[in-house]
Amino acid sequence: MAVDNDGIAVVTLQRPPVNSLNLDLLQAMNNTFDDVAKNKSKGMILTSASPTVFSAGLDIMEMYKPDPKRVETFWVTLQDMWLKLFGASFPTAAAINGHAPAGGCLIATSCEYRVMLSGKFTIGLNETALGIVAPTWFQDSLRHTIPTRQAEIALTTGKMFTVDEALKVGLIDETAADKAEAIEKCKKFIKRFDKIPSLARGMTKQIFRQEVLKKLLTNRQADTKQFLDLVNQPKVQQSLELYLAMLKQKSQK
Ligand SMILES: CC/C=C\C/C=C\CCC/C=C/CC(=O)SCCNC(=O)CCNC(=O)[C@H](O)C(C)(C)COP(=O)(O)OP(=O)(O)OC[C@H]1O[C@@H](n2cnc3c(N)ncnc32)[C@H](O)[C@@H]1OP(=O)(O)O
Repeated sequence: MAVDNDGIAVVTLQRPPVNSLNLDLLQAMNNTFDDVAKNKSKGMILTSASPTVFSAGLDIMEMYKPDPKRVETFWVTLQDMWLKLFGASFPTAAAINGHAPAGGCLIATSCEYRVMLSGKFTIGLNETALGIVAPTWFQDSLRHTIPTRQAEIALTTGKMFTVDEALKVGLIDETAADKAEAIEKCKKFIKRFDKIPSLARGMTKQIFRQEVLKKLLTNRQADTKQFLDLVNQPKVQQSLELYLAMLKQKSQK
């Protein structure tokens, strides 16, 4: 992860080849978010070092034949990442310079503003298409971004939106021709708060988001148990094996 700082922290996800979210990356993100808060940055922009993938979502290897202690730590660290990002008092934006499926879409929808590169990229919560259920807080992040009816249809169909579709439904706020332009547009969004007192801004954001945050905070243990029960089911392990094989086959073509 690289952080440039000119008052606005630009945090670049850098875990080749596809920025899949494993335990190490999630821990690094959490440390970085804490640093951004401590350094009193004006705001934070999340982007990717890959020219084609913002993030491929959760690292499936963390869930396939998992070590019991590690997979639990993995999930709790993912919850922490979401609580820190969705609940950040500083302004957040995502310069989405590539595909953003599942956990990649979760990161983007946890930010306050999204700029995505025009091109053949897709974004969405595709869990149902994989035969799994997007956790409540994944669903809440989408519902917080696009109208409820569109969110329900997107979640139940596992829809991956093209850039044009994402713009039309409000899943992204703007498009950009390249990464530099996407970052500039995100900076412009964050600079809109230059004349707004930061305490009032931060508290307003937290009040606006508190219901959704509270849901996970009060249900953390149950959420973790639900994930662990699911991930340890033989049928889920079988699906993960097939999905991994499919991804491998596709990447070797
Ligand atoms: C599936 C989980 C099931 C059950 C768990 C139980 C339930 C609770 C969990 C609920 C929440 C889940 C949220 C998630 O985020 S799950 C992950 C969903 N992600 C995806 O479906 C994306 C999969 N990847 C892709 O579609 C493409 O890789 C992508 C479009 C992002 C990029 O395509 P590109 O052509 O550029 O790269 P590839 O050649 O496909 O991939 C390169 C190598 O990376 C490996 N890869 C890709 N994605 C993942 C991943 N998410 N985890 C681990 N590894 C991944 C891919 O296999 C290639 O590997 P090699 O063959 O090079 O070794």
